[in-house]
Amino acid sequence: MSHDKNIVEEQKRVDEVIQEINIIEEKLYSKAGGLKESIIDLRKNFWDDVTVNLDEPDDVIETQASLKQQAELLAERERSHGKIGKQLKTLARLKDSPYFGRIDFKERPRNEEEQIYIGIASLMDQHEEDFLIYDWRAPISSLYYDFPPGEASYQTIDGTITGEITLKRQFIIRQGNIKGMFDTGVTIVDNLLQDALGNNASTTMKSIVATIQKEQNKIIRNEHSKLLVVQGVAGSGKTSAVLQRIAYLLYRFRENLNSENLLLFSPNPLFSSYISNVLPELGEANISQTTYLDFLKEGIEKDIAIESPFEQMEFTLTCKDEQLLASRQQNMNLKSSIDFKSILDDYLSSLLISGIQFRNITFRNEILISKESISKYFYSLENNISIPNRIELVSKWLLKELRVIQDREKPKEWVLEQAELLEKEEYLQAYYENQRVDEEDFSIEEDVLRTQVIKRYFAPIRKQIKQFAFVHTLATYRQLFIDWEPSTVSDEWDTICELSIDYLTNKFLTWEDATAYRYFRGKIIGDKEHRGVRHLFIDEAQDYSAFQFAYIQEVFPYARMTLVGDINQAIFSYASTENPLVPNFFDESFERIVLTKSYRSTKQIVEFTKKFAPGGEIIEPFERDGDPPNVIFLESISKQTEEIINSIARFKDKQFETIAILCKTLKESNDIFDMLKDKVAIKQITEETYAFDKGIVVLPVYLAKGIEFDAVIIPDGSLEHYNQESDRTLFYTACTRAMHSLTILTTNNPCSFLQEALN
Ligand SMILES: Nc1ncnc2c1ncn2[C@@H]1O[C@H](COP(=O)(O)OP(=O)(O)OP(=O)(O)O)[C@@H](O)[C@H]1O
Repeated sequence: MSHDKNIVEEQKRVDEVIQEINIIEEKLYSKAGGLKESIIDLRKNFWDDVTVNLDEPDDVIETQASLKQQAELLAERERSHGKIGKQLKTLARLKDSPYFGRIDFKERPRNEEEQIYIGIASLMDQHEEDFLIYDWRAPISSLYYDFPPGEASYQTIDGTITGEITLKRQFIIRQGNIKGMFDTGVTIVDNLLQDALGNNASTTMKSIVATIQKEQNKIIRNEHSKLLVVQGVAGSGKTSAVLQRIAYLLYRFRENLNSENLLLFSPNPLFSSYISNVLPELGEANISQTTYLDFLKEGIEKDIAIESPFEQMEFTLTCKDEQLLASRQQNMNLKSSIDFKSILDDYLSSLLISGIQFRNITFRNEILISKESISKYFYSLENNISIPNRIELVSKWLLKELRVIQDREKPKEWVLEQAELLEKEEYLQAYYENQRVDEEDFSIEEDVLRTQVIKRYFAPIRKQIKQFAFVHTLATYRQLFIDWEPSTVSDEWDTICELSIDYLTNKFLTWEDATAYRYFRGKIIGDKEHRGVRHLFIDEAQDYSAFQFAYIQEVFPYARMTLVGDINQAIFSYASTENPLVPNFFDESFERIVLTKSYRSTKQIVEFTKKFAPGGEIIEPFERDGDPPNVIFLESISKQTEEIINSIARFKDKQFETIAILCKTLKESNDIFDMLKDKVAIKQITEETYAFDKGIVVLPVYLAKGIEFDAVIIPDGSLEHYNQESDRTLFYTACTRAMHSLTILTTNNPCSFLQEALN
C-alpha cells in the first residue's frame, strides 16, 4: 500500500478512536455528575441517615458504627469521583494524541497478526472488549522499544513470549491529526527521535515516551535490582530515563506503591522545576523531590549555618589564599571518605563511656539543672543502653525534675507579678474556676493564675527538653578535633583539626562537614529512618561523596536505589577517588548500565567535546547535524562584551530561544551580568532561582547541571581562566549543555582542553 493510502487508513482509525473516546467521555461525565450530586447530597444530609443515640453504652457503639458507615460511604464516593476526574484528564490527552507507535506482531505458535497501538495510557473500546491503545508500560509494549521488525520477544509474568514483528510504525499526532508517520526498516532510522531532538530546547523537560531507546528501556523497566547504577555520558538521557522509570514503577506496582513512596534527590532547585512537567504529562502525580542539602538541613539545628555544595565549589574555585585552600582540600578529602566515618564511629564508641557535652537548663538567668548533673545522670545509666536511648531516658528524667522545680517556683513572688501579663481568656478561666465553688475563695483564683503562669513560662523549656536541646551535639562534635586521637593519624590531621575548630566555633558547617555532622548527631540523639521511601532516585550521583552515599544508605534502609550520573561531569574534586559511579565502589551486588550514546547535542558538538572528555568513556553521537562549534579568538579580552553580543544576535537569527552564557564561577557570572545588563535583555540565575524563562541567561556552570539550552556561550575559554586539570570536568559540563550551537571565546592562549579539541 502506498504511504498516502496508509495515512488515510490510519487517520480513519485515529478518527474512530477519538469517537470512541467521546462516547466513553460522555458516559464518564454522566457518572461523575451523578456521583457529584450524591456526594453533595450525602454531605448535606449526613446526619439524617445516622442514628444518634447516646443513652446506653450499646447505643453509643451503634451510633459510632452508623457514623463510620456513613463516613465510609462518602469517602468511597469521593474516591470514585477523583478517579473519574483522573480518567477524564487522561482521555483528554489521548484525544489530542491517542498513540505514537504501532507494531504488528505475530505471536508464536498461533501466528495470528495483531496490531498493537501504543500510547501514554491504555484504552479499551466502550464495550470493554478490545484494546484500542496499549499503555506504553504494558509488557507487550516493550516490543516497540526493544526490537526492529523481525524476530522479537517480551517478558510477561508467565514467561517469555516470542514471535515476529511484521510492521513498526511511528506517528506524530496532534489535535487528532496525523502530522507525521514513519515506518521503520530493519536498520533503525528513528525519524521521530530526529524530529524530537531537532526542536528548540524548552525551559521544562519533555517526556521521551515515544522514542525511548533500547538501552534506556532497560533502565526504565528494571524491576529487580536493589541497587541500579547508571553511568551515562552527557546527554544520554539519564534524567529522562529516571523520570520514565518513575512512571513505569508507579504503573507496574500501582497496587502497593504511590508517589509518596518515591523520592528524588535533584542537583539544584532549578532542576526541580525543570523536570516538573514530565510526570504530569505522563498522567502521573509528581513525586517528592529535594536537594540533598535541604534534606540534610532537616536534621541539623536551625542556628547552625551550612555551606551549600555550590558555595563550597565557589570557594575552591576562587580562594586566593593558597594555604587555606590546601587545608580546605585536605579537610574535604578526609571528610568525604569512609575513613572519616570510621573515625567518627570510634569516637562515638568512646562517648558511650564519657565525653558527651550537655547544656545547662536555665530559667530567668538561673541554672535549674546544670550540665554536669545531666552528664552525671546520663553516664549513670547502663553502658549497654545505646546513646539515643539513654538520651530519651534523660529527657524523661528532666521532665520529671522540671515538674518538681515548677512546684517549687509556683508560690514565689514573681509568679503573681507575671500574672498581669496573662491573656484575658486565662483570667476568665481563673474567674470561672473560682465561681464553681460555692463560697468565694480568692485563693483558688490565685492558684489557677499561678498554675497558668508556670505552665506558660515552662512550656518552651519542656519543648526543648523533648527535642533534646540539652545535648550539645555541635560542641561534642567539635571536641573530636580538640582532644581525640584517631587510631590512624595522617600528617594532615592537625591542619584539619585547626580548620574544623575554627569553623565549628563559629557555628559554621562546611559542606564536607554537613553530612558527617548529621550522621554524628543522628548517632547521639537518634535519626529518623525514612521507612516510607521504597525507591530513592539520585540524579548527578557522581557529585556524592562516599560518606554521603553511605549515610544515605543508612537512613533509607528499605529503599531500592537508582543512581544515575556521569563520571565525566564530577565537578567536586573528591569525587574522582571514591564515587558511587566507579565500578568497584560497591561491595554488595548491584546492576550497572552504561549509556554511551549522546542525544542532546548535534554530532558536531559531541565530536568536539569528546576530544577533551575527562574519562575514557566511549561517547557516540546521535546522527544529527548542526554547525561546528565556533571558537572565537579575541585580540584582547576587552572585546569580550562585543563578541558575546554578536554571538547572541547570530543565535537569535537562527531562532534559538534559550541562550546561556555559562561561566566557571559565580564571580565571573556576576561580572558578565554587570557588563551586559544594560545592553541585552539578560537574566542571571543564582542558587536561589527556582525557575527560568526563555531568553538569555547567565549562570555558573555548576548550576546548569542537568539542564540544556539551544545555544551556549563560554565567555572565557582561555588558559588563564581554566588553568587546572581539575577544571576539565567543569569545562566539559559547560560545553555539553548545548543542543544546537556552541560558541567559545578565548584569548590567543586557549585552555589545554580547547587545544585538545582544536588539534
Ligand atoms: N530516547 C529519547 N528520545 C527523545 N529525546 C531524548 C531521548 N533520550 C534523550 N533525549 C533528549 O536528550 C536530552 C538529554 O537528556 P537528559 O537530560 O535526560 O540526559 P542526561 O544524560 O541526564 O544528561 P546530562 O548528564 O548531560 O545532564 C534531552 O533533551 C532529552 O529529551
